[in-house]
Amino acid sequence: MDEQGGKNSWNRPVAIFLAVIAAVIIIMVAISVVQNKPLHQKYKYGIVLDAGSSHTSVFIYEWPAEKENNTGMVRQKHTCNVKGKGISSYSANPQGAGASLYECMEEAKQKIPAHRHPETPVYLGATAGMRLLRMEDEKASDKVLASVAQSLKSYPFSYRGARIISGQEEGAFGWITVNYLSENLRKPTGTLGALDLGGASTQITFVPQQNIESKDNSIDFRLYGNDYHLYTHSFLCYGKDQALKISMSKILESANEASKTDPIELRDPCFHPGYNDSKTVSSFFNSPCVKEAKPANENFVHVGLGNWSQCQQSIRKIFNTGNCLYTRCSFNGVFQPSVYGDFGAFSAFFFVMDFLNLTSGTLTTTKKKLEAYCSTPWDQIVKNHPQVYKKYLSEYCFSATYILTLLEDGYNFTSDNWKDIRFIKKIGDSDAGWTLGYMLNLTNMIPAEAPDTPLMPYEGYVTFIILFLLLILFLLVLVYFYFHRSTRTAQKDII
Ligand SMILES: Nc1nc2c(ncn2[C@@H]2O[C@H](COP(=O)(O)OP(=O)(O)OP(=O)(O)O)[C@@H](O)[C@H]2O)c(=O)[nH]1
Ligand SMILES: [Ca+2]
Repeated sequence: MDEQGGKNSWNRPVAIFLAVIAAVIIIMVAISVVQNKPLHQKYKYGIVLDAGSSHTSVFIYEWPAEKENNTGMVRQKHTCNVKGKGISSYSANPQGAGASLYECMEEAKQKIPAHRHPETPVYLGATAGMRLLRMEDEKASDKVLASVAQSLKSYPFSYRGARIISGQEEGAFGWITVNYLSENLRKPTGTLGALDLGGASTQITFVPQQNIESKDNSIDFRLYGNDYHLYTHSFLCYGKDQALKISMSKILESANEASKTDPIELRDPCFHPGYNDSKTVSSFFNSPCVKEAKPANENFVHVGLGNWSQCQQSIRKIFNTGNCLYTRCSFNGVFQPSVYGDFGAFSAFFFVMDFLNLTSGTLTTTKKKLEAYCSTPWDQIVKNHPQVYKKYLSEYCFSATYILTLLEDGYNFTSDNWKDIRFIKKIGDSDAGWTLGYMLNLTNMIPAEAPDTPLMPYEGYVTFIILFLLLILFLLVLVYFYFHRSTRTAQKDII
């Protein structure tokens, strides 16, 4: 009896004491885990309207309210394409430009919670279409901007301006977008160059290895504690719609000189054999990008020949590769260092190359496939793609040939570094384009210096606490068995 009683008198209080400690620890940990659970995630929002030459898109971005300075936190929540053409097409009816935004802005009101409306910034940036309109008729471009500004101010958001952005901004913010989304900005790994092809201009932006010889092409950023020295250039008139106008006006000019027929026949190697359509001269000679003399005849017949190599030769004529005053140039006397690193090629670079399944493969195979595509008869092309809008369909041969010529003869990409170009539409959920970079910059969401190390995420915190708890329980069990054994040894010694 004594022996049994002696053992209990040691073990029971120790066991009770350890159990109480364990219970207290478990309760404290449970309270801490519950208290640290993030409250219902609070989001903030921003709206950017991309008023491009061909159309306007509204982008809605969202980010967790308490993490706005961390990289990669902003994502695209929604996008809406404004019906109709770009705002520059409203030069004769400026009020129509503001009114055209109605449906997409109503949609934005639905997508963003009402209590966030007053603090949600809304920006409109207009690109090459408006740059051209400003060159032609500054008053008309002011009226169009005033109309979209008035429209945007009538919504419950925080209006932050409607302006024509420069080509340099367009290039640089496109670069920031792709590198922010790829989470390249806080890592020592390289950055991604940005290639943007619009309807009226095209941009190239990258971190070069060489010195930048012209200061117009140089732009510096300090982001998250790193300095970036970027090369950027925007070629006005070298978007794919303006390039087509220039190329056709050149062919038309020579056809006009050679032919006495009425209407003139424009025999175009960049359109499919069997393509035959009546068009008006005014629809091509209506842009400050077209410098050729306008033919007297108003109508012409556009006839396709489907000859890829002739098409490339005619496109080459719109690039002037002489007259370089620097150590090296892309074209038209513009300084450009050798392309360096990987590039993301987006907007029309992607639409066109993706449609033709040309987003992978070598430069040689890409040319071969395109040659076969261009020589395919027009009725066959229409039969293969009954759903596709005919205007887009008829232009893919020209557009892809233009893209190859711009990249190879213009920017000096070669068969060796062709593989470094990635044709992309989105990175994650967000479209590649200048709008996200523009908003991040204007809302100061990319700090110049690296923010402090972010707190451990909640999931990590819970895992850490559970491991800590298991360790404590394991130690308590060890302590218990240690006491249990030493009690028994002591009892044996007594016996
Ligand atoms: N095939 C095809 N073409 C498209 C599509 N969306 C736009 N495009 C055309 O591609 C060209 C470039 O489009 P965007 O990148 O939107 O050009 P933009 O922003 O209006 O023009 P910029 O002001 O020069 O940047 C235009 O000729 C458009 O008509 C598409 O889904 N498929
Ligand atoms: Ca664009």
